[in-house]
Amino acid sequence: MSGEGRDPQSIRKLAPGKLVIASHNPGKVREIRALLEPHGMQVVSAAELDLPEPEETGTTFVANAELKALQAADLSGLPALADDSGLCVDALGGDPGIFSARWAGEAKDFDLAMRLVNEQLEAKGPDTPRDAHFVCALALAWPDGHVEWFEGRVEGTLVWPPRGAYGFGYDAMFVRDGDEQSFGEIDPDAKHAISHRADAFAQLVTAVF
Ligand SMILES: O=P(O)(O)OP(=O)(O)OP(=O)(O)OC[C@H]1O[C@@H](n2cnc3c(O)ncnc32)[C@H](O)[C@@H]1O
Ligand SMILES: [Mg+2]
Repeated sequence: MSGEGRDPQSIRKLAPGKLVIASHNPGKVREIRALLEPHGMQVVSAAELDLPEPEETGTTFVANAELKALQAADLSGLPALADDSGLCVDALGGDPGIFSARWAGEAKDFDLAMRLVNEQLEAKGPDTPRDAHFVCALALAWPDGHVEWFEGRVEGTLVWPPRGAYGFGYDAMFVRDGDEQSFGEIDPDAKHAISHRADAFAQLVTAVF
């Protein structure tokens, strides 16, 4: 999705070395580490550097990813990669979307967030389509303020009750189109190959390494 209209020659390359993962979500940090380590990057997390969690004031996934990456690059003096992602449900007009983390409340309770999504779908009637997609925007920022961004997605359907203990967030209620198992039931390596994050990473890897 991203990169359209951008000249591949003009995309800044990432030199091997230290890279900050500008995320405070341990599930994401785990996935991003696994996706980056094969490319020779030394990954440090925002938590390890004690970086603050910025307020996500953007109105798009890309804008939020950019603000998180820019803040971490500025404070650390290192290139920084941020991920802003979420679940978009067609019948709910794209909600929870950029508010996916916020639907889980202060306690980051995703059993609650998944229940809210399901209740809102059920309130729309029994024949309401359960189509949804995950979006992942990645922003890579340098301390001089340069940013590259990429956006990936994966289409699927929401099931109820949630299934499986792998993954995080809304994984247990999401079944990718063509699959039988939810993202909560497939092991992490399998998810890395097919998820919205995998899609965005494939674009990033092609462009910046
Ligand atoms: O902002 P950071 O610190 O990275 O961590 P966060 O958890 O707040 O992350 P977001 O602001 O991007 O919110 C996205 C939410 O969408 C959900 N989400 C994103 N990717 C997901 C995935 O692969 N599987 C399940 N849920 C996902 C998850 O619950 C996240 O908390
Ligand atoms: Mg967040």
